[in-house]
Amino acid sequence: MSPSSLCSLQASPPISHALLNRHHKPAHDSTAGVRNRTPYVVSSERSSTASTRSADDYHATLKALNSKGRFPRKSLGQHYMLNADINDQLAGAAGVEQGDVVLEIGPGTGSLTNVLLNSGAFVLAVEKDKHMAALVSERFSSTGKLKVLTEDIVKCHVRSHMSSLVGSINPESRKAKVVANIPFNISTDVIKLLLPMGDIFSEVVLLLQEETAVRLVVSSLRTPEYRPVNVFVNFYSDPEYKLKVPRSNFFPQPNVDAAVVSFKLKLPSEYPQVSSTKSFFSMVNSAFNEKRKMLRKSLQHICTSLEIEEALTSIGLLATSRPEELTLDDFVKLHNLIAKE
Ligand SMILES: C[S@@+](CC[C@H](N)C(=O)[O-])C[C@H]1O[C@@H](n2cnc3c(N)ncnc32)[C@H](O)[C@@H]1O
Repeated sequence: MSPSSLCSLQASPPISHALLNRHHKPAHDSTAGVRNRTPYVVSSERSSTASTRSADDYHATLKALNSKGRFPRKSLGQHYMLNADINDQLAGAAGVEQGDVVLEIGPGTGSLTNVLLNSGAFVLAVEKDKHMAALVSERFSSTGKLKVLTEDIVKCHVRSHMSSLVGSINPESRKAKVVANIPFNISTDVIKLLLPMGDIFSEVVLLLQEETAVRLVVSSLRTPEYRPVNVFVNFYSDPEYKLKVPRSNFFPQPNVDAAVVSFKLKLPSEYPQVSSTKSFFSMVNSAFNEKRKMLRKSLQHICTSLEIEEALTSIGLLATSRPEELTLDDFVKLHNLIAKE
């Protein structure tokens, strides 16, 4: 499916009237009365809409940041979402409902957290910036349904935090979900961390840089974009490109557009059968290391060229195949024929 054929959500600068008229008033929100130290100035044009704006629009985001004297930090990818419709779409893509346990990465000022809590979920939020962690904790302290960890998600023991939470919050073991607007620079790390957790999460819905979203989900065989990460994503999940999110929806505006992607995680029993995932992904990486090389050359460290040619032809492929010509299924079959334990 081409991303150009998919719908996109626009917020015409600064924010569309349709949005301003939404009256998205959260049930639990204690930021309304925060003191304004004004490192940012709210323009008169924007403030004229004050009576109709939604809770997490431009004004509320500035107010929340000002209350802690914070400026968005580029190094932490702090581009805050100003469009409540997109937060609704993120939660909707994961089917978040009453009783769910949701992992949110980087809650920031809490605009998405607000939507998740209002959907009835318990939220575990992992935020690297201690100031934002404090802000979001205070904002939703009255709900009793938010736990904030001031940690780097990449170094976080997600599995142990989630296992205790899913067990204690929902003993019927409904699986948890991930819904997050993450900094673009940690996308690959987050995907590598979370997709193999199909025993814990049923859905991972992320707002990613659009280019990354296309590369992960739409890249197909025989294209220069096809990479080991595509084999990885398809090994652990069924990915879907949901919608494009233009850069005008963020504050501060990034230099690139974004997109919502959902990864429906496979259960461990549904993963392709390989003797060892480590040796499987090591073979896939070696195959792509020298992409223009035929597999019978690039995989010679595993077995002889002749054995590789025989394996390829026995699964219906040309003996001269290159990595970009193999599907996930082809790689699995090839691995199972040539990998030595
Ligand atoms: C793109 S902003 C999104 C904020 C908020 N969720 C929103 O939609 O407005 C990314 C957030 O992730 C946080 N962050 C950055 N790096 C992180 C990391 N390694 N682990 C956890 N949080 C991180 C930032 O401090 C920031 O709050």
